[in-house]
Parts: sequence; C-alpha cells; structure tokens
Amino acid sequence: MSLLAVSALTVRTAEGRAIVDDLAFDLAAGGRLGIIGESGSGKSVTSLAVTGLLPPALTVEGSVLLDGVQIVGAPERRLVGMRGRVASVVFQEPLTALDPLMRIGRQVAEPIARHRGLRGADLRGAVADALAEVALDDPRITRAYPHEISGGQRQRAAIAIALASRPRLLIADEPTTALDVTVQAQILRLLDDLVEARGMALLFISHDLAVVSAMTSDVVVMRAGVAVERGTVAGMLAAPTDPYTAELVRSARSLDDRLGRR
Ligand SMILES: Nc1ncnc2c1ncn2[C@@H]1O[C@H](COP(=O)(O)OP(=O)(O)OP(=O)(O)O)[C@@H](O)[C@H]1O
Repeated sequence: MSLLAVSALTVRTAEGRAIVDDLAFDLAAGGRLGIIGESGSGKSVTSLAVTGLLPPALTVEGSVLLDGVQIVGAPERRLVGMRGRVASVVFQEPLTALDPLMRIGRQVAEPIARHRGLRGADLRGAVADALAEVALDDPRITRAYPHEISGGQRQRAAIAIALASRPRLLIADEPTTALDVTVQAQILRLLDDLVEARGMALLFISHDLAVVSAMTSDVVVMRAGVAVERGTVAGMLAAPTDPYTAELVRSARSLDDRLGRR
C-alpha cells in the first residue's frame, strides 16, 4: 500500500477557479517524489491539501489517503493525530514554523514530549540529540530565540522540529528557496542524509529543476494546477514531452551555461 495516494485532487477558490485540477500521484513508504512547477502552479496548495492544512476558503474534492486515512473531509482532531506522527512539513520560510517568543531548545522539546512522552533528563537528552542531528549542538543555539540565529540555522531548527515526532513522510516545500546558495547546498545535503538514514518518504517541492534533481529522481511537473508531465528527471532532461517541461530544462541548462558548469 502507498504511504501517500493522491487521486482526482481538485482544489477550488471561493469563486470556483480550480487551482489544483485532477491531480494524482502515489508515494511508497521510503520513496521520494519531486513536484516541480513555476510560481503559482499549485505546489504549495497541494502540500497543504495533503496535510489537511488548506484555508477554509478553499474547497477540496478527490482523495488523499495518508497511511490509509482519508484526509479530504477528515475532522481536525483526526488530522492533529496524523500531523507530525505520519507526516511533517518543512516550509520555505523557517520563521513561519518557529515561535518568535520561545527559545529554540523549548521548541524542539515540545513535539518530542508530545509524541514520545519524554520528560526531565530524558527529554533534555533527546533535544540535544535532535539538535546534534541537524548540526546545531551548540548550547547558545539551544538557548537562543529565532531572531538571534541565522536563516540557515533557523531552517536547521525547523527541520529538527519537523523530525522530532519521527514522521514517516517529510514534505519539504521550497525548503531552501529563502537561503543563499552555499547554505542551500548544506541544507539539501542534510535533508538528503536524514531522509536516507531514517528511511522516510520524501515529497520535495520546488520551482528549481536542479534542486529537485539533487533530491529525487522521480518528478511530477505542474503548470496552472495541472500535472503536465511525470517521470524521471533523467528522462525529462533527455526528452521532455511537454512544452513547459522543455522550457524548464532549457532554462536550467542556460543557467548552468552562465555559471560555467558545462
Ligand atoms: N487561500 C487562497 N485563496 C485563493 N487563491 C489561492 C489561495 N492560496 C493560493 N491561491 C492561488 O492558487 C494558485 C496556486 O498557489 P500555490 O501557492 O500553490 O502556488 P505555488 O506553485 O506553490 O507557487 P510559489 O512557488 O510561488 O509558492 C495561485 O494562483 C494562488 O494565487
């Protein structure tokens, strides 16, 4: 059985415009899938629909089975039990995931206490381990507030929080877009290592073909809410069938040329 099975997923605005239109994809336990598309193509709306986090103004039809549980139309209390435990999300902007008024250590401790029931010295040890896993094992960072650390450190902290509940699926929605290029590469490597080490499934969302191809070999290409192409990155690079995919490949190549990478 798939860990995540999306079929006929359609999300509409209050005016009835479909911003995700008849989308379908499957992700096996431990598998990886990329969703690539330009800004406004419906990638973030898809990730919100998968975790039942869509704003109430949007209506949703179709099916999202997460670990066999129907997310579309599920009551909030059911979704709360799944979030973190089954699926966690890392967003583009780590500040949205972090509480500005709480020290980093406490923010990491909260999901560990909730999901694993640890207290006292055990909890402190688990927090130290979780922060060490994302290379933030500096007591100053544990005690810092989000605004006191760098953007890359904030994203590392957000990753530690997302993983603290030991999810089976990690959804990474443009996790490095807000970071500068060298930090981007470090965070991608960290995510790659953690997903591999824990055998998690990964749904990786980005507008950047090069970034997606660093994380996964299977992709769905979205344009204006519709999946216009799906397959392997290698296959798309060799022979894109959709004109929009061909354009993505051309612009990735031209960036490579300008950077002197080929
Ligand atoms: N709450 C909302 N109400 C109405 N329209 C929305 C809402 N949220 C998103 N949309 C629209 O849905 C479309 C898809 O948005 P989405 O954020 O999923 O795009 P995206 O592919 O993730 O783009 P980006 O990479 O810029 O985040 C856009 O046209 C957007 O304006």
